[in-house]
Amino acid sequence: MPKLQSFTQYIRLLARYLKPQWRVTLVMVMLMFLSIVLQLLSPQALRAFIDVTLRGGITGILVLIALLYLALSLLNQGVTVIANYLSEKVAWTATNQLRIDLMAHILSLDLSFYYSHTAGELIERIDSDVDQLSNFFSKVFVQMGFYLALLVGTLIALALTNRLLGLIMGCYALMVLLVVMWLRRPVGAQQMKWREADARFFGALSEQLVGVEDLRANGAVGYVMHRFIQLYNYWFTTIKKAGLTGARPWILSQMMYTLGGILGLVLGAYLWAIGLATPGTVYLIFTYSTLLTQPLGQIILQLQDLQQAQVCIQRVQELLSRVSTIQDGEESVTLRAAPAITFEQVCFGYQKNELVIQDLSFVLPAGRVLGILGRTGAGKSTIARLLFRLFDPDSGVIRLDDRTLPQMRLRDLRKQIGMITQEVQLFEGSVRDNLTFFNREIPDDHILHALHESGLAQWYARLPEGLDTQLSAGGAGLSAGEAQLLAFARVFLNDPKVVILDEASSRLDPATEQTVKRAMEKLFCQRTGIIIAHRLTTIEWVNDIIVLEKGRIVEYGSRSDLANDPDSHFSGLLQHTVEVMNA
Ligand SMILES: Nc1ncnc2c1ncn2[C@@H]1O[C@H](COP(=O)(O)OP(=O)(O)OP(=O)(O)O)[C@@H](O)[C@H]1O
Repeated sequence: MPKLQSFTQYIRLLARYLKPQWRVTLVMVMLMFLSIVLQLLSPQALRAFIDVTLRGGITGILVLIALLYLALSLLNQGVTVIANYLSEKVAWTATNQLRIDLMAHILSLDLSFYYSHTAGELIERIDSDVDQLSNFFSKVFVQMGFYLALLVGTLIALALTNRLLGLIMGCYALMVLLVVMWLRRPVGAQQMKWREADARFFGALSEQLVGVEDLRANGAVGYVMHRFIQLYNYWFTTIKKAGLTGARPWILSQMMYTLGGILGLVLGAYLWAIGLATPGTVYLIFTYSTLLTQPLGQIILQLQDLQQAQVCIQRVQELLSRVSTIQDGEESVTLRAAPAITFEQVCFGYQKNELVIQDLSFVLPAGRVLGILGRTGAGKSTIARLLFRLFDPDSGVIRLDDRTLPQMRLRDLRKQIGMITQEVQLFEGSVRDNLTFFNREIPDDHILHALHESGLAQWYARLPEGLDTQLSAGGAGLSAGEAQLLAFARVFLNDPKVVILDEASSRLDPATEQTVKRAMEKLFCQRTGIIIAHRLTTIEWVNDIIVLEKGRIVEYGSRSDLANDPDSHFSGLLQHTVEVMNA
């Protein structure tokens, strides 16, 4: 049985999502209980019909009873349809709100959370886990109450017919419930494994589908198929086990139904044989005995559902209880046009005791542009992530002008920093939506201006439907250069005060490279900027240079000073590039 603590969790969750629709929920509950009364009344009408017929009763009365039975049945059907409609409505509204809350919560978490969960796994948690809760929101407790009431009502109706009969059938119902509860015990653990296997399987699948281009290019399709079959086998075995364990209470309940029907028939026949029941009463006893199995079966099903819900609620609560390690700042800050950036003895590691940024200190004066160079893995992108507060440093301070980053509201901070990452995320939608992120308040002429500034005017002129032209998911159909320029256009539209460009390492043709360079110069004009460069040509015009090695600054100075110093790393790199080009 779910523990008391779980019950309070259930009630809190129910209250939170059902409160806004309490009126509909109340009507639904009332209709469900009305349907119990109707279900208990219908057999009484049939009993009267049989007994009046056997006594050679008057046709008029028989017709009246038949009409009454028909009316009760029709009314019951109508009430059931409306109650089911309302329960679906309640379930959808509650689960959709929960999905929205989960999505918003996940989006508020920091990057380390995303690094430890695949996209498929998160989809499973937002959608499938919540899906399993639909019955919980709309029915579990109401139906449990409803069927318990039907069970008690049927037992009372049987006891009113004959006390001994009521007692025997009561013992039978209690026995069924106890056995089913006992059988349900191992189901929870299996359900949890099922949900986890689901998340793992779909997580891996989504990862493999997203990386299809790389997988093909590297001839890894065979490996992927092997891994797919391995995961599939695990997934299938887990759900088979959970399914079989979960089916046990159901199999037992089927056996119990038959037993209940037989018991009712035998007892009815016995009461008739000793003259304590009319044929109509025998029919009534049989009908109530089978009617008894309906609430029993439904209670078993609802208990099973509650168990499934319990697993999903645990997973949902676990997700909701995660908090971002990045705490929002309290100051609403508007920075001056191009603020200075200061890193003061900053240390950071993604894992404990593995620093990727070590004692990093530099001051980038207002309006200057800094180029960061270094081997792959030197920690260049990590600097950008720290400045954008995707992570907080383990020690040290980062400032924009005189404000430390944690002082500032995250919203304000990120609004004032434009960040272009190596992989530009484009989604299925119009060019307009890809640039404005669905902000309808941005006028088209601003968007066109941003495209023009980014050097995409000619590209735009070729679009068949202008800003309404649809882009494919992931930017399929766009070149790497075009995708990067679209990212520039996004930044132009936001007009931030600081720009961070983590340059894509893919090669661009000379013409596109020139366009990118021109757009870049405009982008960094009158803004403080950081360019994480993979090509020396990208930083031909920057003011300052940092050369990074294993997270430490090995060289820092103005570009011209470093270029003119024959002993500097930077002039060595320039020399090397010239030699490569001449070779
Ligand atoms: N999410 C992460 N979890 C753990 N380690 C990470 C993570 N991201 C990066 N690293 C490690 O941190 C170090 C610095 O990574 P970073 O991405 O900053 O390097 P980089 O200089 O930008 O490299 P590149 O030029 O290839 O983009 C690398 O050793 C990398 O493996």
